[in-house]
Formats: sequence, C-alpha cells, structure tokens
Amino acid sequence: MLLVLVNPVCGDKSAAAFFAAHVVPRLNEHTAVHVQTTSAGHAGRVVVEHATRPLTLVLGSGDGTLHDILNALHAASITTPVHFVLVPCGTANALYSSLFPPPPVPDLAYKLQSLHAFLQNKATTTLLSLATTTISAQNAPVSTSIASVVVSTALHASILHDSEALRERHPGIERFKLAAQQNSTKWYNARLNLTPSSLGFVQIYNPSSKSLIPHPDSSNDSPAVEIQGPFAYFLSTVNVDRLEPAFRIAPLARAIPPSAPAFDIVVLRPLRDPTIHQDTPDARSSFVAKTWKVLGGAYQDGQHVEFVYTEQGDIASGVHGVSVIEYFRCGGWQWTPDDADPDAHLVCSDGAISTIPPHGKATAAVDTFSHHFSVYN
Ligand SMILES: Nc1ncnc2c1ncn2[C@@H]1O[C@H](COP(=O)(O)OP(=O)(O)OP(=O)(O)O)[C@@H](O)[C@H]1O
Repeated sequence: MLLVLVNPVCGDKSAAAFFAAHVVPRLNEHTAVHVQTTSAGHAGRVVVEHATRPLTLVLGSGDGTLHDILNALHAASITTPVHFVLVPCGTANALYSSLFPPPPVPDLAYKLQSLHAFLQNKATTTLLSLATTTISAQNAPVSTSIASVVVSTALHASILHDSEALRERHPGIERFKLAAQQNSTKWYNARLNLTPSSLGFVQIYNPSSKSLIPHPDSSNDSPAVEIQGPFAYFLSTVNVDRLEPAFRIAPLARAIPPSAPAFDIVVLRPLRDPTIHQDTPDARSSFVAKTWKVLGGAYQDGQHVEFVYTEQGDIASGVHGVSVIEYFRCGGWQWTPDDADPDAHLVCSDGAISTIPPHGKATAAVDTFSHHFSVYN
C-alpha cells in the first residue's frame, strides 16, 4: 500500500504546502492514505499501524522523523518491507543529500528525485544499513536506538543537544553553527574501543596512499583497537557521506564505498597536535581554530581527511605528516566516558540525544543482517 506522511513542523515548516503544490498532484493515479503528523512520535505509530503488508512510504520530513519511524518499526518487531520515497523537507536532510548529492543551486526537480524514481516505476532501491546503539549502566542496558545516519558523542552530540533550544529562532542549518560556537573549547574525556567489520579488522585512512588500510593495532588475533582521549570530535555514520548538503564529514563513505555494512568514523584528538602536550585551558583555547579548520574542511568537499600537521603544528595537506583526524572504518564501537566529565556522557543517534548514566557506556554496532528498509533512488 501507499502511505503519504508529512511532518508539518520540520525544517522551515513548509512541508504541507510543498506536498499540496508538488507531490500530491503527481500521485494522482495512485490510491494512497494521506496523514500529517500531529506530534513527535505520531509518525512511528502511523507507520506501524499500516505496515501489516509491504508498504511504500512517501515521507515529507527530515532525518529525525525517519529515525522515529525506524525505531517504532524496530520496537514493534515489524519485518515487513518498507520502501521509502524521501522528499527532503527537514533542516539538514542528511540521508537525502547523501543519496542525491545536491547541485550548486537545488531546484524543484532536485527535491523530487526519489519521488521521480518511484513514479518512473524503476526498481532501483537502496537498502539501508542500520546501526544499533545501546546505552548501559554498569553493563545493564537501559536503552537501545536504531540509526540510519549518524551516532556521535563529543562536540557533535553537544551541538545537536544545544541546537534544539535554538530551533524556533533559527529554523535553518545556522543553528548548528551557533551551537558549535557555544561548545568550541570543550574536550571530552573517554576511552574508545573499535571493533572490526566483517573484513575481520579495523581500517584507517592513510592520506599518503589515499586508501583505507588495516589499522596497525588490528590483527587477526586481536582485531579490536583501543583509543584514549581526550577527544574534540567523535562521530560515526552509516549510509551517508554528509550531514548537511555541503557538510561532507565522512567523504570516503561515497569515495571508497564499503563492501559490506560498516561505520565510517571521524575522530579528532587534540593531543595528536605536535604543539599540544597536555589538556590545559590555554591548550583548549589554542586548539579551537584547528577544530574549525577541520570542520571547514568538511565544507570543502571533505578535504579534512587529507589534513596533516607540519612540525610547527600548522595544518597542511599534500605533504607528509601526522594526520589531523583519524578516519576509521569498522563494525562497531564502545564509548566509555570518564565519570568526572559530564559533557562526555551525551550520545546523539540521528539527532535524538541520550545521556550515559554514571559508570555507564554506549555501544554501537552496524547490523550485519538486512532490515528490509530501502529508499527509492
Ligand atoms: N506534528 C509534529 N509536532 C511536533 N513535532 C513533530 C511532529 N511531527 C514530527 N515531529 C518531530 O519533529 C522532529 C523534527 O523532525 P525532522 O527531524 O524530520 O526535521 P528537522 O529536524 O527539521 O530535519 P533534520 O533532522 O533533517 O535536520 C522529529 O524528531 C519528530 O519526532
């Protein structure tokens, strides 16, 4: 069956008008059930109710509503295939802009590409990889969530946490930049453990060879890799190479696609900077410009993956040196925050924020089995 579902409050709140003008008229030959959400959580309930048989879902929203739907289907143990026709109406639209990299000036046809694929009756759908994140307190799980875009901690989770309070006054992506400024001097104390993908080892990007290579600490006997903080940035993605149309934070997800479901992970650790030897207030202040330079590189088509430190601690590319970020590909990770660092306890799963309890941790894994959720492209 065909369900047309619109979140009228996502993005700049124009989704309902956009559907009335451009989507509903194009569906005129199709019999469909039309629903506008009335509250957070409503989308998930509607889809679960209609997923008693294979479903095609024309969804006017951003990534958050999709997240609600996937989690509701998962919680209800629904395994019926769901084919999504995505119409990007949210703020960031990370999944849409990754599947359909935007032209310099996106036009109406750009926003209707998934719909167009569906209407052309092309059997081209992309299966979504999903990541399961479990928050635990002293080894007892307290919550689980499913993500189709991003799971993060550190600066990215702080930004998503604080940007919600700015949504009313700043409906566009500028609220993420404002929230980033509020958090720019924070470092996050935690231990990170990476677990291998189905390849059997953890990979790391080498800017010199421009390839993903086995991590030197990941062997057949001992494939997991442990990484000590402090961290400025930690983010893992599935399905996407960008979190906004121009913010290509995980470019290798598209440039060197994984052969099987895997996380692409971006880590920024200030103590890799040859001019920073310990965590002090001065060191944190002096590192702010480097954090912005890295995030600026993501806005330059993902250039940050090529950045290395010169001996003087400047950031350069095209020369030999210690890579500024560490870019990993792996099957899962575990983040154990330092109990004395409350900021390190935030976890973002597709924009939804959770807090790791004291003595707790977050564990995330890309599911190796298919969930039967796909997107028309
Ligand atoms: N009618 C509604 N009233 C209030 N909240 C809603 C309603 N429908 C859905 N929501 C909630 O709105 C939130 C934001 O939606 P969504 O993420 O789709 O848009 P966005 O945040 O603008 O875009 P993006 O996630 O791409 O940045 C979701 O978490 C969803 O639960």
